[in-house]
Amino acid sequence: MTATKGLEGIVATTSSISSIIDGVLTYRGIDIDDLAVNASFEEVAYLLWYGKLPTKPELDELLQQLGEYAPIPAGVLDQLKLYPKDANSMASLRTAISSLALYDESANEMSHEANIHKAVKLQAQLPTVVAAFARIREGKEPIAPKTGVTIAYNFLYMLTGQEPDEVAVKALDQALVLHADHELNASTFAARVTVATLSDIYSGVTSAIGALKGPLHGGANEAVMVMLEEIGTPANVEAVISKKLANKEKIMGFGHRVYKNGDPRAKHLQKMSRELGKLTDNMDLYDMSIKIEEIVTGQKGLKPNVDFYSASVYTSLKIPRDLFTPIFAISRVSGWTAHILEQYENNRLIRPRAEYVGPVDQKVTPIAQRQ
Ligand SMILES: CC(=O)SCCNC(=O)CCNC(=O)[C@H](O)C(C)(C)COP(=O)(O)OP(=O)(O)OC[C@H]1O[C@@H](n2cnc3c(N)ncnc32)[C@H](O)[C@@H]1OP(=O)(O)O
Ligand SMILES: O=C([O-])CC(=O)C(=O)O
Repeated sequence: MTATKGLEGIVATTSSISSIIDGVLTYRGIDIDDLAVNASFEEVAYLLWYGKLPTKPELDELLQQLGEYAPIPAGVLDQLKLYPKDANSMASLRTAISSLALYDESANEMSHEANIHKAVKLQAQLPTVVAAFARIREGKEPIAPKTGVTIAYNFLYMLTGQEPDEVAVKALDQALVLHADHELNASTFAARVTVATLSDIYSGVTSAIGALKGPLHGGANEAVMVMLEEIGTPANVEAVISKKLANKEKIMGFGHRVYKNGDPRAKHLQKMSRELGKLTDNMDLYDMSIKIEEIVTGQKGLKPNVDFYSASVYTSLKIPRDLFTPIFAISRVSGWTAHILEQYENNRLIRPRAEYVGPVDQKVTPIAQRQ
């Protein structure tokens, strides 16, 4: 038995949800470039769960369900008020989503109908949890979700209490489409491993949030913003990035386990970053990002991934830095739950082996003689 570090190149499951073939990403066989410009996030979530794009009545029904399920239980809101004001946003989200299960009587029901209902409910409630957390820590009252609006609209509304403008809603909606699913990424794998024990969907999503939090995965979007803030202005890019590269530091938002010739999602976010920069009359973040890309791609051959330009996009939308990864979760919960449903449909316990490299033939030394 020989281990493959990080399971690189190991095909661990079959799936018919999303594919990455020759650098092209598809959801249910539809190119992400097509979906990014021609589908809303709700249409994409439906596509991931049900395997086809919704008809107009099906989409209307989903929007209605999402609105109906969006309020979160009072017990979860009360808990959010008890979290420390400086609590980590992803740790708070992980805890709150785990606690949603305590208020769902169907949490442990395992029929497909019960699980798809819970998938839609989790999708509806996750944005409400993130927005409530963001307001409560600032000493503000959470804002109840609206019905009859999209998730992008509702999230921005619940965050600020103001009707969001059309450009912001469209940008966030497109970002959600781009982040919705990505084959067997680390958080989706974590979700599938968890539910393959026949544990419940809330446990699967809680595991996934824990995995997404790390800076090598979803946490990279926040880390990109930390780097942009450290750089401060386009004139400083060359000095800061060259120093980081010379010190062999990783440049956040670059590189990918699967894409070696570039992440197809990054160009859409780059375009959005430029457009929002122009609209807000502040091109600094975009200009810095472009310069970083020139240097990192030029010197290391590494291309930006989905997390790189999303940092400047979300900042232009006036979203606080530590909500970037929770927003990733707002989108990816559609993919996680689709994978969880697929895992249940054709389940087998996921239990690989480890190559043992520790000592052998050891004996118990009496405690008094141990050093
Ligand atoms: C949504 C997402 O999860 S997208 C990924 C988000 N994560 C990031 O942006 C964090 C920065 N990037 C990385 O850490 C990596 O590129 C990963 C984790 C995404 C992929 O990792 P792996 O496939 O395991 O590549 P690994 O980390 O082994 O890197 C291979 C080589 O490229 C280098 N490298 C990879 N990414 C970077 C980077 N961002 N900056 C500098 N060097 C890098 C490594 O140092 C390593 O060099 P070495 O062979 O000289 O030691
Ligand atoms: O697939 C991966 O390894 C990471 C990624 O890009 C994603 O989850 O969107």
